[in-house]
Amino acid sequence: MKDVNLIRNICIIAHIDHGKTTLVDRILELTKSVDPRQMHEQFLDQMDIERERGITIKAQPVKILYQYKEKEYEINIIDTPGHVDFSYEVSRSMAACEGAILLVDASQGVEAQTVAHTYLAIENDLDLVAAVNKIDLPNANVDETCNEIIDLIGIDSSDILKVSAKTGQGVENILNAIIEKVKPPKGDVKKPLKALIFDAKYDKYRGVIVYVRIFDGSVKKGDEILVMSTGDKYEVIETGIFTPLMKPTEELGPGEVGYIIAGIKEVGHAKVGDTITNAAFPSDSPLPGYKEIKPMVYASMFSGLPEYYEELKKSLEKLKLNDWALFFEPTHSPALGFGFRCGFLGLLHMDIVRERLEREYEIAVILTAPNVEYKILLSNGNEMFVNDPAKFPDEDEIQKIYEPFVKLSIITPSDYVGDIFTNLQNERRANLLHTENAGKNRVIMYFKVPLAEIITDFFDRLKAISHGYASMDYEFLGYEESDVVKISILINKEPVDALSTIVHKSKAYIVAKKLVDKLSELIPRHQFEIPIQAKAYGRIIARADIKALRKDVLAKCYGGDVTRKMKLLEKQKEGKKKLREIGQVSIPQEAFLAVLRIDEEKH
Ligand SMILES: Nc1nc2c(ncn2[C@@H]2O[C@H](COP(=O)(O)OP(=O)(O)OP(=O)(O)O)[C@@H](O)[C@H]2O)c(=O)[nH]1
Repeated sequence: MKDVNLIRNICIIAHIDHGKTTLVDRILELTKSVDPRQMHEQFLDQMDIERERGITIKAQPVKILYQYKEKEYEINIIDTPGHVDFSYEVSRSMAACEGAILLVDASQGVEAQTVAHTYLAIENDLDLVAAVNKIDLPNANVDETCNEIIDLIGIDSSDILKVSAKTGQGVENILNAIIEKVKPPKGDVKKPLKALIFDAKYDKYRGVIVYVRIFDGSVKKGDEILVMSTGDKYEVIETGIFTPLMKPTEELGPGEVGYIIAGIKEVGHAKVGDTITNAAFPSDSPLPGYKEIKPMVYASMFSGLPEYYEELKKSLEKLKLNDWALFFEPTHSPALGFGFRCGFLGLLHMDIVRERLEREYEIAVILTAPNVEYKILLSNGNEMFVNDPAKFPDEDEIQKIYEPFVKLSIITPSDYVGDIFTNLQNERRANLLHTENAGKNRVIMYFKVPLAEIITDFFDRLKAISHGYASMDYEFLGYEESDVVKISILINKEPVDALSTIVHKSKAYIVAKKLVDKLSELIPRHQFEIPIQAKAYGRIIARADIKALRKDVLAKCYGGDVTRKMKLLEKQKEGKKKLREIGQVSIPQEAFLAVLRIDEEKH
């Protein structure tokens, strides 16, 4: 078994696009860890979508061997995702390490997420190796970036490495610093097995491959293991390491990072953050920090046509094997037919699921407007959680409504502070908590804001306001009482659940008016006049009428503004034309997407 003093386990803290994957590529080359013929750019980003979007979604570890002062060290690098939706995975990757490389793009500076993750690393007692990347760029602002790092972690400027992951300049210094500055892991091979699950991947042929960091004890083929949060037991079929390709080993011991295959059927049975121990000699306590992760954003997904329902269901089931955070359950909407109510970690996660469905399973879906989960105190004293506007109880049954709040942090050049403040404070019910300087001419602003206000278009707005310079991160704070109200839509006096939406009181009238107007444009004329009404507070708050049909206008009724989302449905063409009959009114599916667009236009 490897001497723990010759092991270093590290992760990389970097904002999206700051060059983490490129750095790992260079390290693999430098240490000749990958056969040059197999080496291709962004070796670690294995999923197609990751490569195309250039973002890391799944953490992929790699073990390299490095000669330093006549000793051979084993360095395990855990490549972590940088996006806010996947923060929990980042925090678990950190728990598997003793050190972290803090990598900052010299042309961008320290971003909000980097700050959040750096503090997380400090909390986890990780030793930091700070590096400024992309020093080869003409617009690299190396000194400025160094100052921002000094502000962040208070280290000496001489301790900040300057590298170019692209050209390889300075990369060796990073490896040396890892050996010198990061402490080796501790662990006792005689103690019962304690292995932290920091990721899991589903493989068609082999079932779930669990990525682990061993803290105490050891694990080998034939051992019976126990997943501590569920109590489930499995027999180990194989253990191994990442080279980065998977390579079987006899066993895994203290300090090591590797994988276990044990006939686990889906990733949900071996969740990130959980502890694996030996079934015969179990550890008495799991590793700290495990928490059940709950989705933050919900939306319904429909296939458009009933024929595609089964296919959608099967595809979601397959996706779930590999995406432990994806939640879904069957739902039915009189308007859109059978579908699924889905829960996601955030909007990016939602987008990735949609895209994977389209790309890997070739199934286009209609997604309804995303919303958060509300907590409702009923008049009878009971409490319930509701994430589907259609399932909101009647107003007279509600005593109080609570909605989730987050602490939002934004790093921005000081020029945009005013506009960001105005947008958040005036339009999104946010409260500025405080501001701090984050280097020269840059400010970090902290807000308390309802999650619902930032899940639709906020990120895009922030980018627009700041010309792409501001970055954000958020953490969940808790539920607070709130004045939100459900707007129900009645078409020809019939309520249409799929069109209902939850909004804050201050926007109820505006949104209601926009909704009825939009629907009156999208729904074709009929032989009779159709009233479209928006109802809230037990009364009608907005109304528009569709006039009865004159003979010559039918032809114009379909077309409409075909959105990007509808274009994606090209494959299911028939579905596009299909109209739903509700209270004798035929409603095109486009109309159901109107809610989504109104939501985007709220601000
Ligand atoms: N000029 C220059 N470009 C770099 C350097 N390092 C990375 N890049 C480029 O920056 C872009 C982003 O790099 P990635 O390595 O994909 O970034 P990442 O941090 O892994 O991004 P995520 O996986 O999304 O977190 C790519 O186009 C790289 O070629 C560098 O040192 N110099």
